[in-house]
Amino acid sequence: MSSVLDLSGVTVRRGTSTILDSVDWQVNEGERWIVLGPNGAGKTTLLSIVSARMHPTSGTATLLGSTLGHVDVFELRPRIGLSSAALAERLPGHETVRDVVLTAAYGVTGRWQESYDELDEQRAKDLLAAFDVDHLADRTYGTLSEGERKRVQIARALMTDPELLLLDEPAAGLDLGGREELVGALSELAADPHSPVLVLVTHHVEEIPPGFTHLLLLGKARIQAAGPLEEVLTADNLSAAFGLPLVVMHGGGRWLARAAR
Ligand SMILES: Nc1ncnc2c1ncn2[C@@H]1O[C@H](COP(=O)(O)OP(=O)(O)OP(=O)(O)O)[C@@H](O)[C@H]1O
Repeated sequence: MSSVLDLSGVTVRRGTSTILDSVDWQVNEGERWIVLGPNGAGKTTLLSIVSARMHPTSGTATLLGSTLGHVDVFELRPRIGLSSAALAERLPGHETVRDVVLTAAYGVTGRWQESYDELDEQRAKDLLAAFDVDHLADRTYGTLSEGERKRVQIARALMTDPELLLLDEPAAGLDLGGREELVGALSELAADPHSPVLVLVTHHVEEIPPGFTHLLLLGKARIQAAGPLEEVLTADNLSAAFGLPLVVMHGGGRWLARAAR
């Protein structure tokens, strides 16, 4: 099994703060990972490293076989799909939903003079259908609900047929119905053997879609535990990462956590 991500001793420092401290993490083909941790643990920073948008201060990060610092990141980035709130803010509200997905083929936001072939058009259509937003293809992106936007963002992140898909808090800001629809769509994505390797960042165990296989639990800047989901997602590990006594429940493929009393 080949390694998709291989982080060794990855440390990120800013001024006197250590934001990531000696992170060792290996992700292999076929795996679906959750990265879970409290606010400020370093999850977004970790995603910046594994999306080739930040270099570690020390340690080595090898992404899809290429080590940061020894590779042209502009060649690496199209192989890694990323969906995050920061990227979503750059999507023009007046663009049609179809073009929001299509323009990812050129790594741009906003259609201009690029020409797209029929295969691109078909792929954008198929991705919108896979996330149940194909009926919105002619609408402008700015008119969509938050839940619809999230699904369009993930379709866009898949447009380049990436080998690795990174999702930073995809359910943030969704109501219960929107969250459940998204969890269902991500569960289907996880079950599809043609899907890329998936890494989903969240604060909430309730947002873990069925079918995800592994968990990296991040405490303050450090890995609390990492490995197969059912082994790692224990009350002890979660309590240590979040700094309060918690109980964890599991049923029907879903997870629930609450304060221990
Ligand atoms: N450029 C920077 N300079 C100093 N501190 C930073 C910088 N960037 C991030 N931090 C700090 O690093 C810590 C980790 O930030 P990061 O955004 O990675 O955490 P996170 O786990 O994604 O948090 P959240 O769940 O709240 O989004 C935070 O305390 C943040 O304030």
